[in-house]
Amino acid sequence: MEMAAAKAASGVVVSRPLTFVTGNAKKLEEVRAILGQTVPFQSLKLDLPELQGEPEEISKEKARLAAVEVKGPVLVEDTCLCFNALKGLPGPYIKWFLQKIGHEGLNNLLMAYEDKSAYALCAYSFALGPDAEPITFLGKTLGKIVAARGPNDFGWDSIFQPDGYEQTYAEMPKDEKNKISHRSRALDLVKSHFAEAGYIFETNDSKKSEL
Ligand SMILES: O=c1[nH]c(=O)c2ncn([C@@H]3O[C@H](COP(=O)(O)OP(=O)(O)OP(=O)(O)O)[C@@H](O)[C@H]3O)c2[nH]1
Ligand SMILES: [Mg+2]
Repeated sequence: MEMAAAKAASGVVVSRPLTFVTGNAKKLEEVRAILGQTVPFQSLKLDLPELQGEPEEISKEKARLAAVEVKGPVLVEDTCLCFNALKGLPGPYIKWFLQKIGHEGLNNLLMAYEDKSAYALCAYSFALGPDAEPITFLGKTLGKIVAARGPNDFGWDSIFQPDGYEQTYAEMPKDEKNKISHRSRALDLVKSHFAEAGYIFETNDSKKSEL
C-alpha cells in the first residue's frame, strides 16, 4: 500500500500515525523520554522475528515485517552489545546470552581476555509503509564490561560502564543515560531525518498507543 503523503506548507503530512513496534517495555520508556514531545508516536507490542546477521540488516528486516503488520509508517529498534575481545559478539544475540548466562556469565566470557572494552549499538529503522525501503540510523556508545552494579531492571545496564563515567548505565540517573546512550544517539539521527523530510505524522488516541 502506498502511504498517502501530502505536501503541506510546513512539511509532508503523513496520513497515518507513526508506530514504534517493540516487545520491550523498558525500551519504550526510554524512547518516550527521548523522542518525547518532538515526534509523536504510538506503540505496538509485538515481538517480531529477527534474522541472524549484521545489526543493520536485522533492523531493516524488522522494519519490513513491522510495516506489513501495521500497514503504515513504523519505527523499530535492534540493540547489540558488542565485546571487542570477541570481535563484536554477542552483538545482536545479546538478548539470548543474557537470558541464558546472565550478568556473571557475560563477565566470565571475558575472563580469558585483558580487553574488557565493549560498545552498545542501536540500529533504528524507519519505513514509511510496507512498500517503502527502510532507512537505518545507528547510534554507538563506547564503554567496558564490569561486575554488575546498580538496579537490575533493564537488560545489561548494570554491567555496562560508558567511557568517561564512573557509573554503569544502571547507576546513572535516567536523564543522564538518555543524554549519552546508544539509543539517544541513534534517535538524534532519526529526529534530524524527520525534520529534514518535514514529516508531520497524524496522531490519534488509538488503544495501540499503550504497551
Ligand atoms: O541494559 C540494557 N540497556 C539498554 O539500553 C538496552 N537496550 C536493549 N537492551 C537489551 O538488549 C537486548 C536487545 O534485543 P532486542 O533489540 O531484540 O530487544 P527486544 O527483543 O527486547 O525488543 P524488540 O526487539 O521487540 O524491540 C534485549 O535483551 C534488551 O532487553 C538493553 N539493555
Ligand atoms: Mg528483539
